[in-house]
Amino acid sequence: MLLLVPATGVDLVSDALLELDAAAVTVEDADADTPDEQPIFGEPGMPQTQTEKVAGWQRSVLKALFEDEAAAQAACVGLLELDEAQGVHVQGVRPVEEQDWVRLTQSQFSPVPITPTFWIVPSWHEVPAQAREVIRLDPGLAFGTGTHPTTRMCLRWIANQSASLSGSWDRVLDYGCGSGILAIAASKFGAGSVDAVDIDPAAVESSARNADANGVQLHCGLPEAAEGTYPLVLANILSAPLKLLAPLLCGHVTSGGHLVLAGILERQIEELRTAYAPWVELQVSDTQEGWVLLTARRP
Ligand SMILES: C[S@@+](CC[C@H](N)C(=O)[O-])C[C@H]1O[C@@H](n2cnc3c(N)ncnc32)[C@H](O)[C@@H]1O
Repeated sequence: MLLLVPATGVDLVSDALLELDAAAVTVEDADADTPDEQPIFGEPGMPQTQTEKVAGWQRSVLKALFEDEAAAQAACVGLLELDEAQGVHVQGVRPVEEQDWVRLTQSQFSPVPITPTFWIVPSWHEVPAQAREVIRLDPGLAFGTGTHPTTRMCLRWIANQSASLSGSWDRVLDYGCGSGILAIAASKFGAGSVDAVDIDPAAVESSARNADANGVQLHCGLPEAAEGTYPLVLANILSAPLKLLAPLLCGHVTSGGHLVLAGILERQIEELRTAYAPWVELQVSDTQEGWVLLTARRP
């Protein structure tokens, strides 16, 4: 069912549709791709005039999905009897083509090359012939499928440094492990014992599951599980938490050890350098799509 709804009614009408047995409701800008398109979510470059959270666009299109056409028609009648339906214009009820949703979702995730021979490969994909080192990972609840530039830069750093350094990686800490992808990579590239920690229990679980699926052993836990010092500390979080975590993360790096930080935009380099200056001198090791990889050795 397609409905045109004023911004003030988006939340109420969406809730009413779900009450009327809609399986899903999506909201789109009725004026998308026209000169009247309205940015409302603080996209980059947009002046921050709109600080209040808004539920929809001035003219929002709601698409509500129902089991079948009869259910959609009944919901339509039910909706129009409600006070919430004031200002709502029903544009029509149309059948949705049957799709193989699993296949469609899977087709959106392809193997990701990190180096010519190191690949992140979803479990339903064949391993590319040129891949010598592979991490098997499916998109799930936790962040870190290898598709984000910050993750890719960390992975590339691990792969490139492993030839000369992995002998010294007897302990590695992945702080903010998400799916565990960096910890798994460190382990595959020769690290001894790897601690993978995260504030999100779902990430801890996901890391443990992904480690099993990749035949590596990780010690997964909440942040307090990180203990002592490590010759390699990896943290792909975001600039603000990374600044707060500076004393803690630097305290975990062995003297002469490496610190690798990601989740930082180019314009945030200087603030990060300043925050870490009491312990280490951060250098830009890599850049990708506006993101930077900052690394340092602890004196
Ligand atoms: C951007 S994801 C990175 C995941 C993965 N390491 C990667 O490189 O793809 C950041 C992760 O850090 C975790 N995180 C955020 N703040 C944290 C904190 N203060 N301490 C520990 N983990 C944190 C989040 O829960 C999230 O799983």
